[in-house]
Amino acid sequence: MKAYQEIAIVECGEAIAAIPLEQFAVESPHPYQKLGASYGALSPYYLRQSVLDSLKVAQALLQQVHQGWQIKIFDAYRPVEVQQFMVDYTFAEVVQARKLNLTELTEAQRQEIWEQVYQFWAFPNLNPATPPPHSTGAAVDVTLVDDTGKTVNMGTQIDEISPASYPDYYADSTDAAQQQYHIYRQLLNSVMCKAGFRRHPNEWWHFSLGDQMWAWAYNQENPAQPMTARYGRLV
Ligand SMILES: C[C@@H](N)C(=O)N[C@H](C)C(=O)O
Ligand SMILES: [Zn+2]
Repeated sequence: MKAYQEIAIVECGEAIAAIPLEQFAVESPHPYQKLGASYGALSPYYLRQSVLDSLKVAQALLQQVHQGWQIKIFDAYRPVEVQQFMVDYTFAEVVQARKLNLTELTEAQRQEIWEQVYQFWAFPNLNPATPPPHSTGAAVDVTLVDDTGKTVNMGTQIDEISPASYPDYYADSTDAAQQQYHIYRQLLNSVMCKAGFRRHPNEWWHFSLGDQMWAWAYNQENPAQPMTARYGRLV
């Protein structure tokens, strides 16, 4: 169990809303649908109404400092079944990257690889007290697009399982390109935080507002007035 999962959830009942895709840049085709993940009647492009409103605010803030830039949505709503699909996919991907055979892993290798996967992915938990963040409709994975429509290089791909995905990985680099990755990560974090979001400690691209991870991050900053989460699992 992760620390943020101990935060109580007092569901506020706010509806989810379809993201107006024409107002943002969007990763297309959707990265998990492309792999065969099934969303049933919904799609990944839903968020709680206030979370969507705040994402629009973040993009407006971005455009105040960089005219013509956009927030690019990589992923938003994710049913627990898709969370399961993606952790299994990622596990197999790490096994393959290490040139190991899935059926011949030792228990120690299996455990070590799961630990790596769960550094970046939430457990596909059906317990309503500990929902995966994206299953609440309050989490979003995003990056930046510049005024020419080009996706900004942030130093890793979204979902890359490596220390380079940690938000401050390039903070102390003396390499000019890597310093620029850090500046762009800070820019993304700054506009998202000003709009009310908080970032995942291990992922430069994952932000949430109103879920357990958000309340946990908020409480780290404001321990005197602890918050509960207002969004639980959607279905
Ligand atoms: C790995 C990334 N796509 C992600 O969303 N991670 C968070 C922690 C999650 O699985 O909810
Ligand atoms: Zn995420």
